[in-house]
Amino acid sequence: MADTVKVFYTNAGCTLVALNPFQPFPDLYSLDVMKEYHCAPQPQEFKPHIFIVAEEAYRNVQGQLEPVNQSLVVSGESGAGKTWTSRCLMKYYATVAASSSVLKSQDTVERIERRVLDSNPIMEAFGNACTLRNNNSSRFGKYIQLQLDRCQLLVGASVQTYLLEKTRVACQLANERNFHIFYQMMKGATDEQRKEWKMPCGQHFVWLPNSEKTLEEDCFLETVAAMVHLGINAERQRQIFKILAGILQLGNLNFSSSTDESQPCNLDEQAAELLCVPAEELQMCFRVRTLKAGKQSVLKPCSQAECSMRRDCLAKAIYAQLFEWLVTFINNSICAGTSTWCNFIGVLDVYGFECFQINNLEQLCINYANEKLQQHFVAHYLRAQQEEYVSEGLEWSFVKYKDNQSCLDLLERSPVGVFSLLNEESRLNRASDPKTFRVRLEKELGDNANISWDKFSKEPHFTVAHYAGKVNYQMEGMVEKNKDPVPPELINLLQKSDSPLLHQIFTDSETENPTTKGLSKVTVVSKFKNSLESLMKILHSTTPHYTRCIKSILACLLWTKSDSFLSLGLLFTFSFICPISM
Ligand SMILES: Nc1ncnc2c1ncn2[C@@H]1O[C@H](COP(=O)(O)OP(=O)(O)OP(=O)(O)O)[C@@H](O)[C@H]1O
Repeated sequence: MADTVKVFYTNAGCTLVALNPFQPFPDLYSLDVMKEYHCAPQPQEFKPHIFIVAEEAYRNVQGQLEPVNQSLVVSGESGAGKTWTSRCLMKYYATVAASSSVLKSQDTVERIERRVLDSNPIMEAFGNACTLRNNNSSRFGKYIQLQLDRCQLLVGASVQTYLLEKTRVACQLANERNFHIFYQMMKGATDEQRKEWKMPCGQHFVWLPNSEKTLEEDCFLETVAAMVHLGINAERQRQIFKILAGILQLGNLNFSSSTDESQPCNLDEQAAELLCVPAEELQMCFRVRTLKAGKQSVLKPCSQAECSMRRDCLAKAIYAQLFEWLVTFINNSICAGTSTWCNFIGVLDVYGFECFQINNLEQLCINYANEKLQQHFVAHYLRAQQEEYVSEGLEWSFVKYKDNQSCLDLLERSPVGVFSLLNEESRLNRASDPKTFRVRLEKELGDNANISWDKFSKEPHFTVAHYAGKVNYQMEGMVEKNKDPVPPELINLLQKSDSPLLHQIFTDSETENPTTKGLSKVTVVSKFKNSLESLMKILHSTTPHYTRCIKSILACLLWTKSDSFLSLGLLFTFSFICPISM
């Protein structure tokens, strides 16, 4: 095995630690290397490598030892290399478990294997964006099940996604960007497409900041080629891109005060045309609110701020539904029939702990997911330790570890936990007030050691003592985010759209889930908690393998100074104890 292997990987207990080298090392992941690991009688004897984890999971399936299904949990902070590692694992299985032809050349990865891999550029184009921490940051979590048949050949896959950061469509932080797909379109469109999408060269879009920056990820042709491979035909592609262009036009809309009649409506028309809805109705939806009073409807003009909020809401709703439609399409294209596959290897790529200057509902959900995964990891780690002691005939004594059950209770307990109280507040038929919510939380949870309040802070907030450290959550806007309301007028309008895709995605979501009629009754935390519970059920039923990605500059320095496993091991232990600071 190449000597460089040890530089980037080491083992720490039952976890593989992967250090992001921030530069390509093709020799480390070539087809020959894959073959070498796959064909080795004892791959564990090689130096640590992600392919050893991949191969071990694969052999577990071949061995049919319970639990036969496997999960590869890839964790780490933003930019640490989770997506890269997940892609690498998928490539490994698409190669060594190829059903089409076996390990002949790079071109052997075709048909279903090719399609499974092609889901990556599409999901990344629509779900990734350039952030301050990573040029290609996944703004959603994903669990990919690679489906294997009786002979352990890859016959399909399915993807489950979690919590897309849809706010990014209408609001990007300074020096960050919108989702890649918008830039890809703007940079890669042909003259004809530009005309159709009303996107002339040099046009400024408010929702496309930092478009002068050129990234490797701006490759439109690659996304289109992947769409073609997955069976998204030219007409569907046209519909998708027109909707996206319509979203960009929405971002350029400005609203003056409702008393001012001289509003520019040219832009409304462009957006309306691209979204295939009548321009006057689109305008009405932004500018007038329908209030129900018994059986009567009262029309109320919206303030300037309300108009902008409704515009943003429309853009976010469209993008989120489009993303969901894409994921369903991808699943239909790559999922094997239930009678075809019997086992799976799942790859979980989720966001790591987040602690920013300002944290809100998104960070609360993400950190809750990490608490759940931590609990799963600790349980697995202790079980593995216990088995090792027993197999060596040693007496098992309880090892002290940081129990995070009390923090989980604080968040998820019903009826008195943070999520339940947040949901209660969200269901009240009145505008949310962060101060009232804060008082309620303190009254109900004041004696819980895992939650606290900074008495000197003027902003309504609460602090949760997570296993990885304390995080301050701002309460301003939290209830509203949890409600995630989409005005019913907007949904009605989209259902009437002449765009077959827009019509379909909004009509389907209504029929599949009647509770979303107009206002979403299922709150964000309830939805997230449910999807996380399903994920945990799957994880509990599989044999887990943990990979922890790290990107610490400190680690790189240590490596260049002392080529020892110990330093990386120590570093991992440190990053495990305080993952936020790494
Ligand atoms: N093993 C590797 N070899 C070469 N480059 C790598 C490797 N791992 C990561 N990188 C580089 O680091 C960048 C960031 O990695 P990646 O996007 O996988 O991070 P992430 O943990 O998924 O971040 P996020 O949570 O923001 O999505 C990649 O775009 C790639 O350039």
